[in-house]
Amino acid sequence: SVLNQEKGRIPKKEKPPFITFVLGGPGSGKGTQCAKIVENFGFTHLSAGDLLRNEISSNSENGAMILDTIREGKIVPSNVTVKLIQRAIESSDNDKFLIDGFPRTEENRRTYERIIGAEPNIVLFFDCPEDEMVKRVLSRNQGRVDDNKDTVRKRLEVFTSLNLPVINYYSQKGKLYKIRAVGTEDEIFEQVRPIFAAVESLLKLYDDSTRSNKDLLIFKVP
Ligand SMILES: Nc1ncnc2c1ncn2[C@@H]1O[C@H](COP(=O)(O)OP(=O)(O)OP(=O)(O)O)[C@@H](O)[C@H]1O
Ligand SMILES: Nc1ccn([C@H]2C[C@H](O)[C@@H](COP(=O)(O)O)O2)c(=O)n1
Ligand SMILES: [Mg+2]
Repeated sequence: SVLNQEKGRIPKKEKPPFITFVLGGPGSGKGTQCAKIVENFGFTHLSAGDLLRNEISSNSENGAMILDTIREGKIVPSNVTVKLIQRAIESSDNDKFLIDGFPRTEENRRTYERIIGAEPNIVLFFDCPEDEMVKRVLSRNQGRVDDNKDTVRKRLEVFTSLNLPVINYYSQKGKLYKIRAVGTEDEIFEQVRPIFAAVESLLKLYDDSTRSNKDLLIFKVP
């Protein structure tokens, strides 16, 4: 805005958004913890799975293909998912996002980098034992077509073979925050809270800055 320019600050839309990827196996608690981050830290939550399910319920041209893919526990073509994420980011007034359940594969990750032209600032990984994830998914009761024994088994295989390499990639880049996702929802959030408290301080510093220096947003473990 003019006011910001007068103070020598950067207008909001010219700043790159702060992007957090939220990863973890099926039922590890990504959506549950994202809701708490939204409530406590004002992020916008974009669940890749929810964006895809919206395409099914709005009868979009890709709806039938997405439904078949989700039923089989497989991964929807990356360009479809990335475009949904891009549209959601661009239509939001917020500048800090949780992208939940993405990237699921190395191909997802590369397609995001190619289309969006950026990497995430940080990546959360909810690390949960398989038997606990299965128990949570099978008692979720939200009418999801993929919350059944057969599809959960396939989703777990896809997680191990395709998502773990992505998690390792971000670990090697020093961007990964691993959360031990066992215990109550509140106990788990107490591991998440300090990460976002530190992010909040960093973003405040950046907001107050007159520089458009992206390096300020290279977040390091406090
Ligand atoms: N710490 C917890 N202890 C017990 N149950 C939990 C915990 N966290 C979440 N749940 C429950 O487990 C189920 C799965 O949680 P959630 O939907 O947040 O997982 P998710 O990682 O988003 O799964 P998906 O990848 O399948 O979307 C939900 O019914 C949720 O209420
Ligand atoms: N990047 C993504 C995210 C999700 N999907 C599909 C396949 C998943 O099994 C399903 C449900 O996702 P969830 O709500 O569990 O995060 O959606 C995908 O293809 N690509
Ligand atoms: Mg979820």
